[in-house]
Amino acid sequence: MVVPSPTSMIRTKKTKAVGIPTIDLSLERSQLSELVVKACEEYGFFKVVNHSVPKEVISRLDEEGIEFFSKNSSEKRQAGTSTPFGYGCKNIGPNGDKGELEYLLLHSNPISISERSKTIAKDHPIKFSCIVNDYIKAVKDLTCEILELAAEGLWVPDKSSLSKIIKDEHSDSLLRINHYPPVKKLGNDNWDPSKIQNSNNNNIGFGEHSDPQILTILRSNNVGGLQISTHHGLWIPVPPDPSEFYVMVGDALQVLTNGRFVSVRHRVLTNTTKPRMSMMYFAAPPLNWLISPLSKMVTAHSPCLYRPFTWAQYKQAAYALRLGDTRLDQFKVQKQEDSNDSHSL
Ligand SMILES: C=C1C[C@]23C[C@@]1(O)CC[C@H]2[C@@]12CC[C@H](O)[C@@](C)(C(=O)O1)[C@H]2[C@@H]3C(=O)O
Ligand SMILES: O=C(O)CCC(=O)C(=O)O
Ligand SMILES: [Fe+2]
Repeated sequence: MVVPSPTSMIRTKKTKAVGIPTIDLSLERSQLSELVVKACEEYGFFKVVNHSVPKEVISRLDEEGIEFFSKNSSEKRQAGTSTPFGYGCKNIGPNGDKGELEYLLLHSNPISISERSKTIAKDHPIKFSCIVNDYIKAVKDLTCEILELAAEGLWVPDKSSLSKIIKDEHSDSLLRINHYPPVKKLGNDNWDPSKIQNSNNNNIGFGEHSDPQILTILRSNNVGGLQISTHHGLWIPVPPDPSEFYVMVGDALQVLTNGRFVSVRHRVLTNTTKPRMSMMYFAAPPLNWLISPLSKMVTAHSPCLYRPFTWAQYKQAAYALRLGDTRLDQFKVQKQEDSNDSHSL
């Protein structure tokens, strides 16, 4: 059943309760597929419990993250600056976006992981790459299970039409570990004019955005800060749960479902006392994969909303824009009236 978790229930002005759906993966399959579709349609976001990712696989990556981020900054910089893979601090992407965080960004390809491990975990590179590979394998299986349930719930004839994109050996999936140190709020006795200019941003750990990929599988330590935006533009805080996963619909899945699922906008606010650590698996197609709505999702009532593009083209568009920009607009099919207008000019 999709159960809005009580801790995440908040009320709007009309006192309608909104809560984050929680899906118990031990439920019966036909029920599960309906729940996945409903949650993806309503929020583009849900929590999964009773998943198959072993506890040790999670705790080992946690320990590596804690060990890495506790190093001093010159040691961390030796891991290699993120261009885009490696260690990054405060800079998000190439276009001047800033956040109150540091992170490790890795490609999911085992060869790339093995190369990066030599600088990230100099004294135990093989152990580090095994831990990262094990985590990626387990969350990739979870992603594929969710995508197969989604395809079933959408009555797509080939149940693997979404999961096979991720299973492809050239998939461009990524792993990111974010670390948000506590940020003290400015008091009157701590007046810093240079900070006043950015006073609106003071508590933004990671600015509002949607993820470009198909699906994001997120978990964090016990420190909150993540918020998702509802279709009505309301921000809902996501209660942290170190042993479970949150699932986010990304832009590519919005296109594959012809807009039936909408990618979730989200952001992270910093905590004033405790550090947040989160790890995200971004499930993506191979670079040359042509992304267009699944044929089952295009009907006379739901005409095709997006023109086909490769994942490489989409990434290029994403990296040319700012974090919070809506990147899908440039891939929308022009409406008939719009194209008539342009002819008459
Ligand atoms: C500003 C940017 C950072 C980002 C690439 C982008 O140009 C726009 C999307 C951003 C995002 C969000 C989800 C993931 O964290 C990420 C790795 C991704 O694939 O797209 C980041 C990119 C990044 O930090 O490099
Ligand atoms: O750190 C988090 O909880 C979310 C970060 C995020 O949205 C991202 O890295 O794309
Ligand atoms: Fe994100």
